[in-house]
Amino acid sequence: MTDPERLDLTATYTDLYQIAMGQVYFLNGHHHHEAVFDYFFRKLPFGGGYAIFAGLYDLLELLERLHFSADDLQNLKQLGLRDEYIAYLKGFRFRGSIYASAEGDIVFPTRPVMRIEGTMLEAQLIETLLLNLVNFQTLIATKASRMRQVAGERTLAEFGLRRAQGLGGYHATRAAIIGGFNSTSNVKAAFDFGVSASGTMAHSFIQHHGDELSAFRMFAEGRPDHCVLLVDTYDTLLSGVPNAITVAKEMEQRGQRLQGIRLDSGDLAYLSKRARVMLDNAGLHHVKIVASNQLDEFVIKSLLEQGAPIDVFGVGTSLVTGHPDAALDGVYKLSLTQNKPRIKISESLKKITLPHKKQVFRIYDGNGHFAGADGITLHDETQIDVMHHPFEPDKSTSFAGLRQEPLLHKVMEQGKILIEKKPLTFIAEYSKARLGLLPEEYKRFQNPHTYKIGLSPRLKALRDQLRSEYRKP
Ligand SMILES: Nc1ncnc2c1ncn2[C@@H]1O[C@H](COP(=O)(O)OP(=O)(O)OP(=O)(O)O)[C@@H](O)[C@H]1O
Ligand SMILES: O=P(O)(O)OC[C@H]1O[C@H](OP(=O)(O)OP(=O)(O)O)[C@H](O)[C@@H]1O
Ligand SMILES: O=C(O)c1cccnc1
Repeated sequence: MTDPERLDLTATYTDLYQIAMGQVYFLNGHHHHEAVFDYFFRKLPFGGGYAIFAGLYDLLELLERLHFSADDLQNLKQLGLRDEYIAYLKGFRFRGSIYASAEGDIVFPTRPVMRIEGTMLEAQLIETLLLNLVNFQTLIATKASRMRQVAGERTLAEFGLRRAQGLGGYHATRAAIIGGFNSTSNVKAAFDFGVSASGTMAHSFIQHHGDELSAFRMFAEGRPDHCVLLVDTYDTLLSGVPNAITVAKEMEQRGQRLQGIRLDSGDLAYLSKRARVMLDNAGLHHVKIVASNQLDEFVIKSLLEQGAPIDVFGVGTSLVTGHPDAALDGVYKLSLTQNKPRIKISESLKKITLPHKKQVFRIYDGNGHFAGADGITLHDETQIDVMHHPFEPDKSTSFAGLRQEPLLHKVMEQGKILIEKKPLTFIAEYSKARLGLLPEEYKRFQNPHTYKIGLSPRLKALRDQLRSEYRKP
């Protein structure tokens, strides 16, 4: 939600355990303790080679005005919370700082995508909201970007609201645009996000008339400037396309143009080729072919490889549900408090967290492209010359002389947004440009190259030292 007025979330949009821990911090005077958390994920979705970071500005806008409403405070009493804590929460505001990667940038597992600094209480109370917004939008923007990879310059229209996980459909639209979709059927999202609304017609419109030709005529008369006729209700090639051609010719007589036809079933490669020939033979070269019906990146790729002359792909279910990945596994982990770097130990080295305030540097190759490595450092390091593998102690890589770019920038300070609100189309363009710098081998669907993530020697030494301190003898 880019404008928080439109989604009046308050600070109870969280898990109870955050509020419960908050009470205990408060009662012990620990709520003011300094806290630093990292947001990162461990596994790339869809078996892909990258993810697209999305949801940041929505988060910042909600954080800027986050508070407990009078109703919230009343309801909290029912949870058996202490009166003095509830009284304290009345004045709760997030006054922390956030350092983040740019929204739309490509991001990778293990490395912090955001660093949150605040008091223990405020940083804890925002965890669930942050994860809820950013995990979902990052998942969907990544899925959308995969479809953009295969669709080339063809139009991608998001049709998913009816299949989305409830109101998540609204944020799915936002993420889809960041990932490279051109338009949405979701009218509210289109208005709110300043993107194109697009749409055709449903089978019910043709069924309502019984006779397909009459239905097409009526639609063409009622909405001549945006007329896309759905041609598969009865028989695509024997009825739908011929009727659409008849109506297109009638429109021409009136000085109007049929915009397109939509195929929504059957063999979309075969039908689009046949329909294109029929339209072209009638001189209707300008009439576009829209295709829909359970599309995803693999079907779109296959259709284009088969030479299907489809101009617009309408995608719903697989996009807005992030099929087949139900969620991005992004987590929020404490890395410093009370002036001490913190670590979470695990049996698996992969699950040990990285302590202290950190920065991330992206390495460029000699041609100005991404070299395929992000190095994690302590926050006061200004570059990374040697990077250690995070989990394999003997592996390291040297970057001497290569250009490096710090990725985490301060986007919020004392609870106030520091960055300008950019149009979604701008974020989408930025995302496209960043993906353009990523070599192709990281973008392929099958066994993509693994982008390297590593630790600076100082960070590795600190992690290993803390790990040995906490390890059982
Ligand atoms: N030429 C093609 N190559 C690859 N996949 C295709 C092709 N044509 C259609 N598809 C995809 O195959 C699936 C076809 O599903 P299905 O057979 O259930 O659709 P259908 O023929 O429209 O049936 P229904 O009328 O029940 O919707 C869809 O995901 C569709 O996008
Ligand atoms: O397949 P998806 O990727 O989810 O794309 C959206 C689908 O939703 C519509 O079907 P629906 O049967 O709901 O309505 P309709 O009568 O307009 O076809 C549309 O025709 C697509 O087939
Ligand atoms: O406009 C369309 O054709 C459309 C919109 C939503 C879902 N399916 C199709």
